[in-house]
Amino acid sequence: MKEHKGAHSFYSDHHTVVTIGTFDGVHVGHQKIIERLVNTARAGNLESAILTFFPHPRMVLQKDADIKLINTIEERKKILEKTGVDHLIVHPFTRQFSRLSAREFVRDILVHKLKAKKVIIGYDHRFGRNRTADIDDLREFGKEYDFDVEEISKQDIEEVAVSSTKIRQALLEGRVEKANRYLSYPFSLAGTVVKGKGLGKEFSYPTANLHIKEDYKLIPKNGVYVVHAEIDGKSYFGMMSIGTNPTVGGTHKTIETYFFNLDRDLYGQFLSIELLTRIRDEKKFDSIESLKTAMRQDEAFSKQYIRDNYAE
Ligand SMILES: Cc1cc2nc3c(=O)[nH]c(=O)nc-3n(C[C@H](O)[C@H](O)[C@H](O)COP(=O)(O)O)c2cc1C
Ligand SMILES: Nc1ncnc2c1ncn2[C@@H]1O[C@H](COP(=O)(O)OP(=O)(O)O)[C@@H](O)[C@H]1O
Repeated sequence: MKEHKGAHSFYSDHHTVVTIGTFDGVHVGHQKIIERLVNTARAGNLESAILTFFPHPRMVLQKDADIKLINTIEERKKILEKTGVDHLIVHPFTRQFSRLSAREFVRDILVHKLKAKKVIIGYDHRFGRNRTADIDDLREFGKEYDFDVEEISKQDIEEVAVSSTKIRQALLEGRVEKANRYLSYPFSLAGTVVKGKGLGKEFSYPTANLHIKEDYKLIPKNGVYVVHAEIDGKSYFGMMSIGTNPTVGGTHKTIETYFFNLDRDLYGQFLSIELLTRIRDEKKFDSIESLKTAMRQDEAFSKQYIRDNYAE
């Protein structure tokens, strides 16, 4: 997969088949579209291209919308990389770009820059300034500029019954297993390990505190989760606490993980941690002792869950 920083830096000798979208999550519905894109390209001797936008249009046009995303842009790229698509164009979505008319977008970007011979698009896709153009307009442009439009029907989309919105909602409710089914891969949180309050070791549960640099990344509901990560090429399970640590008088949200069978300094390491299931809500305990007891129960629950689901 070749990555292009915007339509203007795209160049290929070949004609392309293009699909357009933000693809947050790259969930099973997105994957179906991309599969169709890749197969169409092979059958028609075209190159496949995904035109995606960053920042998310809603981050630019409704600054107050404060939208949180399932994937950071880096995560989105990594997942798309595995789909076998030839080109990924991450076009900067700016106010200026949003003011392009439908015709300018089609003519200057799809036709002249991307050399599209085919565009695969959802039945309800709208584009151009104020989202005024729809798929019928795109078909008309296709006649004029010599490209085909392939529609992904309402039925095709509803059959999958998955949407980025539903996945975001599930994560905000802590239902990671549901989200993971829709995604077809485990939702993850990635960042660098930073210093915490230094209490974990006293608890006999040292926890790696994750700092996520992307403020637009969606953080699931506060609580305790069974997790998994690859650390230096080895697989580790653990338990993660997302919350404000009310028992020890915490004030801000932290994301902390205790890994089983690991005893190593992780400060400064970049970790991508997969969330597998939710154990419980975060609680304010009346003593450190009761918190410790709860954490021992979390550990027992996690280990049972791992045995049941990941035994070799
Ligand atoms: C599995 C697990 C569950 C936790 N559950 C809670 C909880 O329910 N309530 C709470 O106040 N803190 C909870 N904590 C957070 C501890 O208070 C925290 O690990 C401790 O304050 C150490 O903080 P430090 O890493 O900043 O030193 C949990 C931590 C872990 C690893
Ligand atoms: N099994 C483990 N799981 C998580 N972190 C561990 C583990 N073993 C050692 N560590 C190290 O201990 C650190 C956490 O210790 P802790 O006492 O909780 O301090 P702090 O909260 O100040 O970071 C982690 O950042 C990591 O470097």
